[in-house]
Amino acid sequence: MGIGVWSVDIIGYTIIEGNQSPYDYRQTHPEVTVLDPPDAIQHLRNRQSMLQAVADMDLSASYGKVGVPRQLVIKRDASSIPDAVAKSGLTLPLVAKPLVADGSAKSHELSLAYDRYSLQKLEPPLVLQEFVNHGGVLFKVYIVGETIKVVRRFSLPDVSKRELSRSAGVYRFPRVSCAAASADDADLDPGVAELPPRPLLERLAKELRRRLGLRLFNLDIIREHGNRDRFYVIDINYFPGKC
Ligand SMILES: Nc1ncnc2c1ncn2[C@@H]1O[C@H](COP(=O)(O)OP(=O)(O)OP(=O)(O)O)[C@@H](O)[C@H]1O
Ligand SMILES: [Mg+2]
Repeated sequence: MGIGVWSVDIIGYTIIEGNQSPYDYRQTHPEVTVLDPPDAIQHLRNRQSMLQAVADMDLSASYGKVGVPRQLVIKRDASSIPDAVAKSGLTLPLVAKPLVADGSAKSHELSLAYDRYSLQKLEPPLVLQEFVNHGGVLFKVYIVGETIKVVRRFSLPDVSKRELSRSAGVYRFPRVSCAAASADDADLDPGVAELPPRPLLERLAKELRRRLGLRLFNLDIIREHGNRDRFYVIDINYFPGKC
């Protein structure tokens, strides 16, 4: 990978993080080569639209199946959340994520809710996502054009049925991925540590490049604990992430 790719990527990242209009930036810096269209990058700032491409794809092959956790968007009115959750049939616990993910610390403050009433304490707009047990390890997949690199990171631990039945409330957690250590050299259960099959990642990356119209991005993918072939994409970021 040439240095050029990285420098252009960092410029793209600055556009997104800096609250500056990408269009203004293009006008004032005609010398800059824009590798990925600003509109497509913007698409990843909204946690609902960022996962839509994966949901539409419904990727299922002999080596595995990739989806997104079931989720519900709450635009306003926190008091409506308990009913909305009951109607949707989402299963607790739920991860609550600010709808907009713009790189600010606040937009990456997530909460884990053990009961639906406590969710009223949170501030919409939010995405409520089913928590998928995944053995406490996630895979970060970096996509640079045709190249794919995968690393393991420690993640949130599983929530047992017993723990769920005994717990209530919402627990806020800071930007997990920033604090998460690499799990690449850890002594892990092989069923948890096994990387997603290469052909699956290649197909996913190829389809996402086409559907998102992007060449530089990374995604967080988890394997449902105890289900070797079942994967969920939980997050897609424009590349590179801060963490
Ligand atoms: N649906 C889910 N099921 C299980 N764990 C989840 C789920 N969603 C998020 N997590 C956990 O929370 C962490 C942060 O979630 P996510 O990546 O969506 O948030 P983020 O603020 O965009 O993070 P990042 O710092 O990667 O940009 C994940 O790394 C994972 O540990
Ligand atoms: Mg993430």
